[in-house]
Amino acid sequence: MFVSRRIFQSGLARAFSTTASNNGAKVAVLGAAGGIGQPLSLLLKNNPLVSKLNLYDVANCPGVAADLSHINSACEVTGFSPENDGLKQALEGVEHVLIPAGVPRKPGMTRDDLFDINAGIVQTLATACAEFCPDANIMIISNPVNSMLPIAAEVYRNKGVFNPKRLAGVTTLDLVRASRFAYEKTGKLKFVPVVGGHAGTTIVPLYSQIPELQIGAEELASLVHRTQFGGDEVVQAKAGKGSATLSMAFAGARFADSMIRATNGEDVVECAFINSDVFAADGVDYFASSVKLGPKGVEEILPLPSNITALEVEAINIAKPQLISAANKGIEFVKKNQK
Ligand SMILES: NC(=O)C1=CN([C@@H]2O[C@H](COP(=O)(O)OP(=O)(O)OC[C@H]3O[C@@H](n4cnc5c(N)ncnc54)[C@H](O)[C@@H]3O)[C@@H](O)[C@H]2O)C=CC1
Ligand SMILES: O=C([O-])CC(=O)C(=O)O
Repeated sequence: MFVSRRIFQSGLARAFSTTASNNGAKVAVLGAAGGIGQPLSLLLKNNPLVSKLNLYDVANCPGVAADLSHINSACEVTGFSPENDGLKQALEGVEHVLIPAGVPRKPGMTRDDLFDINAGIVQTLATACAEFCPDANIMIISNPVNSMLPIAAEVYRNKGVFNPKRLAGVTTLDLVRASRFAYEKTGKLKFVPVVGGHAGTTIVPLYSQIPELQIGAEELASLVHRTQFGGDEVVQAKAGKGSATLSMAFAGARFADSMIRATNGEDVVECAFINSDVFAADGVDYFASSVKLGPKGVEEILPLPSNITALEVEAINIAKPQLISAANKGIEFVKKNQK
């Protein structure tokens, strides 16, 4: 009895103790009623730095919003549907937008197999963001991320509001996996940078940055493979019922929290898939690497660590042509489907 009251009181204290909750971050989630959208929205509702949470989905959003709105944290939750200009209303005045809208994989599919459906969804949502919250930080979760971020960038360019600091493809799940898989070997939870992109062999975990990880070449190769194909592991285990949702919600909530803390003036480093000049000389315009986040979004692209291994360099070289072709596919799509 005493214990449960204490827990209840500490929950309330956490929810109402922060003044930041009154003038905290205004966040929208597009695709909020989906497998990722629901737990992601739950985690955001429980983040004391978020004061307003606008949830938008083409289906079932009022129910999700009503459910979350009963949680006793200070954050105000509102649900929006396509009717009555719901997308516009969800976006006006927000500073951060997370986009997990779109179909997930089934066993036997690649992320690129989702392109035909998700490209149109992301184009529509990016168009609305460019119109109604052009200065917000946009975090794209929908797959294939390697093409979806270039689609959003192209939409913003066409609208004349492109700012590469404000658009990011969310690759945090790759970092979360790499960190967890390394922990299984070392017993230490570390930040493992993951560069390249977010599909198969475009995912390049830099395990060289974890000195505690003392393993042989074969074990390292299998660790890298597991990180690159972690998504497939979940898709197969779910056997037709979708892809990673809970770990993705965790990762998306972490990336959003990092972005919000950076907006509030903290120095935060994450990895993200962005419009980047790191390998522009090789024709790669979109590349994930470590970035410093700040009040203006992705404020600085950090150089690759100087001590990465020859195997990691080779893996990056394998990723490059795939990244070019995924980005071109997105850009071509927008050219053909101008709105
Ligand atoms: N970046 C990453 O690391 C990861 C990305 N994903 C991707 O995230 C996406 C979503 O996955 P799940 O949540 O599992 O799928 P889901 O099917 O459970 O949910 C998707 C939601 O999007 C909504 N939606 C569809 N069209 C929409 C539109 N035009 N506007 C607003 N909402 C719309 C649907 O109604 C649904 O509620 C997939 O493309 C998946 O591949 C999944 C895991 C990791
Ligand atoms: O594998 C998928 O389709 C979903 C995803 O991006 C991931 O889990 O990394």
